[in-house]
Amino acid sequence: MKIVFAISEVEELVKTGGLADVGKALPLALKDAGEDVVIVMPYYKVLADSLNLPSACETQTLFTEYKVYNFEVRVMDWHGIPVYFVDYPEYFMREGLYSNAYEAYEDNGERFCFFSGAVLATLQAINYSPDVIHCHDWHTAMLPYLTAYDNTGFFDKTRTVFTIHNAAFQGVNLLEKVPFLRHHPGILAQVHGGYINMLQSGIEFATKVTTVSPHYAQELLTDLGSHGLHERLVRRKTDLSGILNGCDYTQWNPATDSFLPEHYDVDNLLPKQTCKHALQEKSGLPMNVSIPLIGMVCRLTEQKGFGYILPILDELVQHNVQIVIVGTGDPKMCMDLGEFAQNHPSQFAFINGFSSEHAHLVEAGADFFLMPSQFEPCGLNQMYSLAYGTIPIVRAVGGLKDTVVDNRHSEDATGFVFEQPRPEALLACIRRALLFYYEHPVKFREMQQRGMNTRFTWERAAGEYIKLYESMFV
Ligand SMILES: Nc1ncnc2c1ncn2[C@@H]1O[C@H](COP(=O)(O)OP(=O)(O)O[C@H]2O[C@H](CO)[C@@H](O)[C@H](O)[C@H]2O)[C@@H](O)[C@H]1O
Repeated sequence: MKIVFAISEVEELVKTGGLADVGKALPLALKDAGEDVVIVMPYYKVLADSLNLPSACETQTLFTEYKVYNFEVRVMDWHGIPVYFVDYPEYFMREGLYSNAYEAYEDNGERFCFFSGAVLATLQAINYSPDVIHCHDWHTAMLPYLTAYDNTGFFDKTRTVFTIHNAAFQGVNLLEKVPFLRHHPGILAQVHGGYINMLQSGIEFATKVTTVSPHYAQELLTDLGSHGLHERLVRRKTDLSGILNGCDYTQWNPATDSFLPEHYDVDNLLPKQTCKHALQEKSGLPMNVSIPLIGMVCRLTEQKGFGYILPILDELVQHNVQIVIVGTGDPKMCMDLGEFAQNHPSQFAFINGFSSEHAHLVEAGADFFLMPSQFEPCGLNQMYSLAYGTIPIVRAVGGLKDTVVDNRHSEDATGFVFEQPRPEALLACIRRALLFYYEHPVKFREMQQRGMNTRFTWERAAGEYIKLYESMFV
């Protein structure tokens, strides 16, 4: 099948979070399974500054009543997949992808609605008539709508899949602020109180709607879990499914990881201690291999559970434990974490930056990985942790529930899980984990090994997506 990935981030090219991990791994797995895949994404400043790509076709033009958009289409071959870039400097030659520091760009709705329209124009310009356009998150959520309203005949056979990676970001914009869509023939039916909700439109118009874990698919049918979108999702229930993300074991493998000072595997975990030393050194913590070390790498937002973490930090450091948090995001959280690190330099380190090297070192050097998320559509770091013998401490939500087995309930436990969305529940869970570390070193080692032997492959996920694509043509 001919499949187009319309996506905002692809790891190796540009990344701010987990969307990029999927943007790399899934197209590659689909290609390996024999599908014909093409990626279309914006030509962001970081790309324009580092790549000098040729045009794939003549300058393209899109018209609306308010504006004429002239843009270039750039192309590169990336691991055997053609990647087409929409080069429109007015919208994409900016320092951040979606924001300047932490302030979202006011015209994000317009930028990405234009991008979605430009995807369709690009496909026609390069004469690539897809079976499936696979859209991801709010950035490309208007594509199913735009495809349905396309009147060129070029996409008559095309089906659309819309994957929700995070229902909290919905792309809600005043229609007035989106000149690209203001006079689009069907747009008024999409407007409520003057606003369009891009995610809502994706849910309504896509042939199939997916999300990134089975459990999150169930949560999306509830008011709380869907961030208010449940009624729409319940209406599309028969077309909604959850396909668990995978772990890219070519990139996340402690036996080959080039960021690590020493390599290890399930049969020889000893060099993990060298990684722990390296992590402690790099984070400015005392180099002590016997003290349990809890790591965390994430965007700093409420989603990741800081509402549970911050209130318990004082009590947590009463224990013999070290904590390293690597992250960027909410300025207030950065300040709180930075202050706490200053006051507890021998136990708590906060690295305020986006660093793949540090992220890999945390996965390898920590004993536990913390992911007490408020909600978590899938989560990738808990899978990376399992692969590195680093025991996840997670809340029982979304994909975390699908991937980590709690030690209270099973001989096959791979981690520590808590349910209640409260700081005390997190604290009790961490205490349970620390006790286990100190009192059951043999069982702790067995739990690490069980995690390392667990496999969440992209090959499996790609197989499920292919079945879904095929189901749209029967
Ligand atoms: N400061 C930093 N330095 C280096 N690397 C950093 C970093 N901060 C984050 N990362 C990396 O970004 C990725 C984050 O992935 P997640 O799936 O955990 O979260 P995210 O919420 O962004 O993704 C959303 O989409 C994904 C993909 O579907 C879902 O799994 C998830 O639940 C959903 O919220 C990981 O590769 C992580 O290592």
